[in-house]
Amino acid sequence: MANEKRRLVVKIGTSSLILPNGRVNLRTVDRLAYTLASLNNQGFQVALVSSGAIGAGLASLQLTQRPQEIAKQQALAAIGQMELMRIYSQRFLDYQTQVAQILLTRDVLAFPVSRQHVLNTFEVLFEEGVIPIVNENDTVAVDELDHHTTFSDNDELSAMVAVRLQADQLIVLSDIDGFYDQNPRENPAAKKLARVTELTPAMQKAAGGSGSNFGTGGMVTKLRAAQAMMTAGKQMVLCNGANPTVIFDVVAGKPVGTVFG
Ligand SMILES: Nc1ncnc2c1ncn2[C@@H]1O[C@H](COP(=O)(O)OP(=O)(O)O)[C@@H](O)[C@H]1O
Ligand SMILES: N[C@@H](CCC(=O)OP(=O)(O)O)C(=O)O
Repeated sequence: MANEKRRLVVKIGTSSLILPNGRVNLRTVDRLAYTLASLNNQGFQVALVSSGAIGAGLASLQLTQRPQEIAKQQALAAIGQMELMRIYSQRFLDYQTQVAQILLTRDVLAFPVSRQHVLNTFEVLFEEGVIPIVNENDTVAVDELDHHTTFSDNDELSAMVAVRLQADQLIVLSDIDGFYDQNPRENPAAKKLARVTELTPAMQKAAGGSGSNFGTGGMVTKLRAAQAMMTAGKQMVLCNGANPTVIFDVVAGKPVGTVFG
């Protein structure tokens, strides 16, 4: 454990935050705020990695299709990130909890000096009982030429943050209740795996892409995140974010979702 308090990183994907009609899922956001604020009150140190900036940007402009052009997606993220933080900030304050925004790129965590500044900031926020809400800094994160600033996805970002913070657990909330032995969108007979201690080639093969309009990495990036946590000797739990109070069960060690590690 990083210190005497239990440290958690929770990641929530766009598919859980944005309704199929393109609007923000306020019920999920509210339950997430309630759950994380409650855990914070109980003495857990919690960081939230939240996707949804582009989705919230689309909702703000009442668009239904994600544009192809990178600059347009970045502009939507710039709009949506503010909207997302405004909603989080309001909801968390309903539960007497302050939040803070941390936007990251891969290079910031790769370079030791900037990484240390980031980690120092997290530590002060935890000491003050504030919940950091992390997203990729989408405006500058473009994977082109020699600028390797981008994460492939927030799943990978959340694992990197969790490893660096020496978090005890990474909880990934998605629109599905766990990892299946086949892509359930393609194979209705697919079976959920309750526990994975080692990623096999068959599992890698079973990991398909995103099933929704708004999600990005699908299961491929979630397995990468799981591998990063297991390599660090830590656990990742993948479960359904439709009702984020499921996190109470995860921290209580009840069998939910898929446990990696
Ligand atoms: N083997 C698998 N087990 C579970 N889900 C899978 C699998 N392969 C592909 N998927 C898809 O991955 C989706 C979750 O990833 P994604 O859409 O990126 O969500 P998020 O926005 O939560 O990151 C699921 O809804 C499902 O369609
Ligand atoms: N940074 C982007 C999210 C990218 C991403 O990884 O999305 P998801 O697959 O829903 O976790 C955004 O906030 O829209």
